[in-house]
Amino acid sequence: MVLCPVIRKLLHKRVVLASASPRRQEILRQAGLRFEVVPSRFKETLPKASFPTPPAYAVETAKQKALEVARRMHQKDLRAPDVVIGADTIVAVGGLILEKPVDKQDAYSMLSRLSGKEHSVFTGVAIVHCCSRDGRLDTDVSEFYEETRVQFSELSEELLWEYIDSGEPMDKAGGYGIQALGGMLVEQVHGDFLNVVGFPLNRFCKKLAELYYPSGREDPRPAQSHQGRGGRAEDGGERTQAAGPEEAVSNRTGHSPPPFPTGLLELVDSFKASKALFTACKLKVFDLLKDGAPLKAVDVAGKLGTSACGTGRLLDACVALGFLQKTDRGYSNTETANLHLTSDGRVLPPTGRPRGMSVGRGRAGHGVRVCLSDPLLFQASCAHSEETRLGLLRAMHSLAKLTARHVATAFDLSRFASACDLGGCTGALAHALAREYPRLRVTVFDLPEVLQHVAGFQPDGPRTEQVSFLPGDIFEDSLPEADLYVVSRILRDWPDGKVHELLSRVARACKPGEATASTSLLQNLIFV
Ligand SMILES: Cc1cn([C@@H]2O[C@H](COP(=O)(O)OP(=O)(O)OP(=O)(O)O)[C@@H](O)[C@H]2O)c(=O)[nH]c1=O
Repeated sequence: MVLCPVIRKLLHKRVVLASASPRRQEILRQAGLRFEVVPSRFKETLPKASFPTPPAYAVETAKQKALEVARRMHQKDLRAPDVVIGADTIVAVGGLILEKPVDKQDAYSMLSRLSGKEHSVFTGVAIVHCCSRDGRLDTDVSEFYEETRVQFSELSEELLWEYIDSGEPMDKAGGYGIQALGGMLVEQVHGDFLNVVGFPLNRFCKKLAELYYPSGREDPRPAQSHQGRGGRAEDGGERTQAAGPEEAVSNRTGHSPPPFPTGLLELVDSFKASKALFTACKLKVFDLLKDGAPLKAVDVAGKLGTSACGTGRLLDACVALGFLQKTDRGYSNTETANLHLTSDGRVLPPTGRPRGMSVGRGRAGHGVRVCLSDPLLFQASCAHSEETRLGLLRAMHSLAKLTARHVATAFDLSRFASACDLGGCTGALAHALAREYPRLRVTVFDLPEVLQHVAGFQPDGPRTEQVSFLPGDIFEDSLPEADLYVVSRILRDWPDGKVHELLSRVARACKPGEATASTSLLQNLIFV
């Protein structure tokens, strides 16, 4: 989901994040940005004394990081990305700039300098729009910085060394990570927390809005004129544009371009994205990269028996989707992939073979159906193989596990003593309810052919006697007695008459004062 419309402006551009910082990658990914990661090789050795202020140093370093990547990519394939983002985070205290400590002693002197005091964290950001013309690279640099003030507690020697020995300080400016153990050292934060972590997302979105909607319009179409965006001339044969790439488009045509088909392109893109994901799952890419050292595309291809070129493209697609990360050492899983896309935790059923994306050595992959996870397919799938049915159950189980806790805590259900989860499948939501409400007894009511597989599905946390399973058909059999009926994911897509019939059955089973909890299609709404 893209919360900030301006992020959407970048969805159809080739965006590169010139940073190896996992925190920056995570922040931007969470914001819905799609990008490749190409860590910058720019050495962070600009002479600090030559800058009037610490943030001026951070901004220049961010800019040089981004430009190095833009130039390298342009030289490599004569096609620069559309946008390169660079960032640099520093800690400033008493006029001194602290970057990442070089060793434990350095971390010690940084942290003891910060102890009991307030310091500033500056992140400089450069957004470089690139354009290759006649073999030359044009760049247009927009830059800004954000300041956050952080107050540290007095730190004892013992705490300092314990923290340093945790290893956390070593890859972090100022020698601490506010988002992890380092949070314990912090008394107060004034300003944007994410700026301390490594990327000022809020200012970044505002900057994008300034660039893409210069007169404050919310119209997502290209602007007619960008004022005040002039970049500086770059050396080495580059020219900076006074206008962004979109402006060039509208200048060429001479009149307003037709509305940009954002929705259509998003649909097309999401289709491609699903194909890439299914293909990677089917090939067990995420299993291969789980918990191991990073692998190069050619090594992944060697292990999977696929072509190196196609595999490279597939892996890059997975990087852009946020399921893999790429560094000089190769590809590795992101946390999301480790949690949800390996065979043991997969939210996608393993059935079917993806069409449309082939990385095989021979002919393109053949068109076997890909089953999307949908509980309603279970009954239809009874006509299919046991493997198909189990695949669907697995998908339903994993999806339910993902959302169960959120559903269980969306409302205070503590007044209920018993609940019945109609069509509760493997009991993932039932167990989450039982965990949240220790006095609640939950009956999972579902088809016998579903319940016979329950033992093979582990809920999050231990099984509990609070949860029991009762085989039955919600349309045929009488519903078990309960104070609360949960109708989760089973109302979708049915004809009105069927939905009405089911809800009437539930209403008849309810005693006065009881309730029905219905989770929406996305399992994040619950009505009590
Ligand atoms: C204060 C603080 C910093 N950081 C990290 O410190 C690195 C700064 O170094 P950088 O030079 O800006 O970035 P890098 O990690 O070297 O990556 P790159 O962009 O490739 O230079 C970045 O990682 C930040 O997240 C945290 O994770 N938490 C914090 O509380």
